[in-house]
Amino acid sequence: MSQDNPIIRIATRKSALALWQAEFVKAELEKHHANLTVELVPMSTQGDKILDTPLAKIGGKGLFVKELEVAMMEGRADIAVHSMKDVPVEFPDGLELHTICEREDPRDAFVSNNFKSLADLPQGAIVGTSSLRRQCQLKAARPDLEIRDLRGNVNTRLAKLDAGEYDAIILAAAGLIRLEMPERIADFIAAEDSLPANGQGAVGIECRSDDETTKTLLAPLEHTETRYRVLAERAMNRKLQGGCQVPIGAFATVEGETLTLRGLVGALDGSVILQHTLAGNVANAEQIGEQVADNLLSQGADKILAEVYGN
Ligand SMILES: NCc1[nH]cc(CCC(=O)O)c1CC(=O)O
Repeated sequence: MSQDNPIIRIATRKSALALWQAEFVKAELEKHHANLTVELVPMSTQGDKILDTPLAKIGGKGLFVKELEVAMMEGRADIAVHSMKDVPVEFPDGLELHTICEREDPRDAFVSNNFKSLADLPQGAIVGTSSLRRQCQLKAARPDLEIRDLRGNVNTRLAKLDAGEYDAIILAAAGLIRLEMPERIADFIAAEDSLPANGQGAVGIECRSDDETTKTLLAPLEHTETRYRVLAERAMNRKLQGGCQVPIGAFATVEGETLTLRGLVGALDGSVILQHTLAGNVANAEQIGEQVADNLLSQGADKILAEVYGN
């Protein structure tokens, strides 16, 4: 890579959301560096190919990132842009998560053509989500609801709702906002009612650990407050050994120097919801995450998670 005419190649999935995120990072990089060329290298991942099986059943962490990481290690790409929610807690040797960009709205969104909010749903209504985290919280609040699996990218999920397969579906607000469909959000679900997933709404950038040139170029995209929040949330998940398909919520906020992390582990049928909230200095973000995890484990989170993984 020549210093005068640097180029950054972005490995990206081909879904509308992944492409939006890659285009966003490309535009930010070009805004900060006048001579920089940024190219997209679109590719399919295992997670994109296996669409007919509930993700919890096929398991395997990082179904959506492996191909992107191989491309970076083989030098066919320099960075990968991820929804932090989908990024495994550990990184392969030689790669690291270098940059965390400013977070979009982290809340879950209630999406429906006929109903205004969760509270507005009639008894026994059918709600689409494949997220175990959303499922357990929905069942805890409304045991009468029937939760049905809903896979595919954002547009596929909306098409299934429009076809009448569900009374409502739950999606991340961030995805709908980024894809310029905010009018699809009938209601933003408060974090207290549906605790978001770790990293939800945040975009992260992975690169080779030894690629100092790229790291320097990425520096202006870093957002410190988002980093602290995501560090705390991911530390909690790591301690619970949670992948991305688990009934675990982790959501941090920052007020001045104080970070507050709320964690949740739930049984799939909503019969048990364990929660813990802890505040501390932002500098201790990861310790706060681990302490919340320890508390949840002491309440019995390990038993709930073992049951989920065993299924
Ligand atoms: N699991 C898929 C996924 N990964 C990231 C988002 C949304 C955007 C984000 O959280 O950054 C979504 C869709 C959804 O959960 O509705």
